[in-house]
Amino acid sequence: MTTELTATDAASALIPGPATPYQGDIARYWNAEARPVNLRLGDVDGLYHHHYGIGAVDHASLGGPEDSEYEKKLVAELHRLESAQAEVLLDHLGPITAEDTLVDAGCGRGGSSVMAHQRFGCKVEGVTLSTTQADFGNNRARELGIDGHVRAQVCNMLDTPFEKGSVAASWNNESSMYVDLDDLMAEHSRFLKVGGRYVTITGCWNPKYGQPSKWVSQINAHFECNIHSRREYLKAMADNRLVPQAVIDLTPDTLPYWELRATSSLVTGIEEAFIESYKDGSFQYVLIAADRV
Ligand SMILES: C[S@@+](CC[C@H](N)C(=O)[O-])C[C@H]1O[C@@H](n2cnc3c(N)ncnc32)[C@H](O)[C@@H]1O
Ligand SMILES: CC(C)=CCC/C(C)=C/COP(=O)(O)OP(=O)(O)O
Ligand SMILES: [Mg+2]
Repeated sequence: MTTELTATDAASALIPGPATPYQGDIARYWNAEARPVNLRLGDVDGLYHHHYGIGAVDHASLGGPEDSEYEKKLVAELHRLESAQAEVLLDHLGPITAEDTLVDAGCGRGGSSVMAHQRFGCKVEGVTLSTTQADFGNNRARELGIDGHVRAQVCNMLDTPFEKGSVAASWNNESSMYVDLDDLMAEHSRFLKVGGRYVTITGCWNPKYGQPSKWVSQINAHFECNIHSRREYLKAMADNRLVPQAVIDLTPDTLPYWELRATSSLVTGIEEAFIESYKDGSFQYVLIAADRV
C-alpha cells in the first residue's frame, strides 16, 4: 500500500474531518442536497437560501393557476418571502459598519451572507460542514465580485478559527438544530465582542406543549436534526453571557409561506408537519436576538 497523497487527498487533508460521526452524516446530507425547492428559488435572483419564508403572500401579484406564468410567479413569491426572513434577521444585528466582521454560522449556500454584505458593506465569514455548499457560496461571491468580503469555510461552528472578541455580530439562520446549544452559545460568546449581537431564527418545540410532538419528531427525522425547545435556547444563552433583547414569535408570519408552498409543484413532503405543528402549538418559529455582555 502506498502512503503517497494524491493532489485531491492533499487538498482535503487541509480541511479537518468532521468532529463526530453525526457531523459526517450532516456533511454528506448537505453535499448531496439539490432540491428544486431551493435551487429554483435561488435562481430567481442568485441568492440561495436554505431557510423558510415570512410575511403575507401577495395574492394580487400571484394571480391564479390558470395564468400560464403562475408557477414562475409562485417560485418568485416563495423566494421573496425567504429573502424577507433574512432581512428581518439582519434588522436585528444592530449598527454594523463596513469595518466589521460578521459570522454566518451554518451558512448553507451563502444567501444570508451575501445579503449582509450588500446591506452593511462588511466582511462576512460563513461556516458550513459541506464542501459543496462552501464551494457554491465562494463561487457566487466570486461571480458577484465580493469574494474579498464574503467567504465560506468548511468548519465546525462549535470550533471556529475566529479570534476571541473579534466579531461584531453573528447568527444561526435555521442551523442551530444540528448542534448542542450550550457548546454553540459558548463559541458565539467567545468570538463575539463584548456589546456584540447574536441572532438566531429557528424552529423550536414549545415547552407549553409538554414534549416534542409527532410532527416535531417527523421534522427531525426528515432533516436528521435535533430540534431544541425554546427553554433550552434561553438557558444556553443565559449560561454564556448572551442576554436576550428580543424574542419574537414568527409562527403566524411563516404560516402563509407554508400554505402557499403546500400548493406548489415543489413540495417535498414535509409541508404537513410544519403546518400542523405550527397550528397545534407544539412547534414555534422564533427569532431571538441577544447582546454579548
Ligand atoms: C438548513 S441549512 C441553513 C443554511 C443557511 N443558514 C441559510 O439560511 O440558508 C443548515 C446549515 O447548517 C450547517 N451545519 C450544521 N451543523 C454544522 C456544524 N456543526 N458546523 C457548521 N455548519 C453546520 C449545514 O452544513 C448547513 O449549511
Ligand atoms: C425550522 C427548521 C426546523 C429547520 C430545519 C433546518 C432546515 C433543513 C431548514 C431548511 O433547509 P432547506 O431550505 O434546505 O429545506 P427545504 O428543502 O425543505 O426547503
Ligand atoms: Mg428551502
